[in-house]
Amino acid sequence: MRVIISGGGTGGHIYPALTIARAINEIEPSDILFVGTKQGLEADIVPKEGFPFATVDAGGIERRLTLGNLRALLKTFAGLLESFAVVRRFRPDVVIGTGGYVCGPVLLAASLLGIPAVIQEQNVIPGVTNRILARFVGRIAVGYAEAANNFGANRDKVVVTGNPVRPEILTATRESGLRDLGLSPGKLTVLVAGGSRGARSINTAMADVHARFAGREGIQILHATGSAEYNNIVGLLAERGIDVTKTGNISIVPYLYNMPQALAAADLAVFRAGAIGLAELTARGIPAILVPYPHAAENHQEFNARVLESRGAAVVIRDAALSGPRLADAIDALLGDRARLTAMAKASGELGRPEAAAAIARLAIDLAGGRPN
Ligand SMILES: CC(=O)N[C@H]1[C@@H](OP(=O)(O)OP(=O)(O)OC[C@H]2O[C@@H](n3ccc(=O)[nH]c3=O)[C@H](O)[C@@H]2O)O[C@H](CO)[C@@H](O)[C@@H]1O
Repeated sequence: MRVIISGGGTGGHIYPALTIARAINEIEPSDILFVGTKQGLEADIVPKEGFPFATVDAGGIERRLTLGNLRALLKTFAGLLESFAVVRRFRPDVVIGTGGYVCGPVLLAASLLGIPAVIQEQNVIPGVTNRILARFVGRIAVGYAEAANNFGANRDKVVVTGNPVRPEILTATRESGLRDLGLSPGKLTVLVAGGSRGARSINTAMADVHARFAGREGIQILHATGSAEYNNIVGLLAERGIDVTKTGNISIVPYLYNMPQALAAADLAVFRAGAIGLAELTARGIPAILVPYPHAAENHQEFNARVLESRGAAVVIRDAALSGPRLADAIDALLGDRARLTAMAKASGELGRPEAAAAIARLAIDLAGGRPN
């Protein structure tokens, strides 16, 4: 089978694309071409992952008429012409889009050429590109059942698959996680991480949390700050007289390259509410305190987080209401209530869709099979 996959901008669109590509190859070894932009993070990540990579132009279009918007429109039109050329040359059996501006021209060109297309929407509130593409594509694979109604007249195309998570997230064991991260087996582990770039408000609040839990028996904290934030937070702690290396139960790192191991070791997570992070938490059944990023488009992280909260899998603290003492109290309360933690873990696991990547891959393969010659 020949497949074009397109997705770009943030990791939250690129990683699902890579996971779906691998799931397709597992079911049916295929020729897969990834299409992104030159400027996006995908230009760095995708070739490293070993997939052939082509680029087209794309820009973010707003509804207002501004000079910047006019430029973006022209770029996207140029991208559409480039996409026609890429699609004609590669002759895919199916095209898959995982969000980000670049999907616009690529999936539109494919659809206009009569090639079956699938979009994958990770969030409860769909992104602008996916909302526009919805009317052109054959299927819409959503991470949350709650997203279906947000596709209006195209909701009959929606299939609830869940969001794709990397296979390592599912296979890592608690023992290997604790060992790899140098953590103790006899303690409850709290994993703290923002999205792929960290979260300043969580980091700032964590200074109080570290101060409260430093040296506390039976508890250990693993905190990923985001690369740009690491020095700030270590400085903040030093000002308060906390030397993390001496606490014996706190580990602070700029970024977790071994997130699958960290999740496997975690008994409680403090996270933002990016859709892939949440899919990973629920795939492993990890109770969470979620602080949605308030500036995400249309506040979509809060909608993602409220789904977990409404099922009893997470506690939500709005960013505006976050403070050090509030976060420390929330962590203290949950760690002190094993029954609640167990119930939350169960609720989280029930929301998990470990088979999502395979389900999306099968959806795309089926759609390709149904293509008229
Ligand atoms: C600010 C913003 O708009 N963010 C969006 C972006 O999130 P973003 O790109 O941050 O992606 P997610 O939160 O969904 O996923 C983060 C990914 O980074 C990994 N990770 C993170 C920290 C770390 O130290 N190590 C590590 O490996 C996580 O395991 C996860 O796989 O795309 C998501 C999917 O469309 C959206 O739901 C988010 O709202």
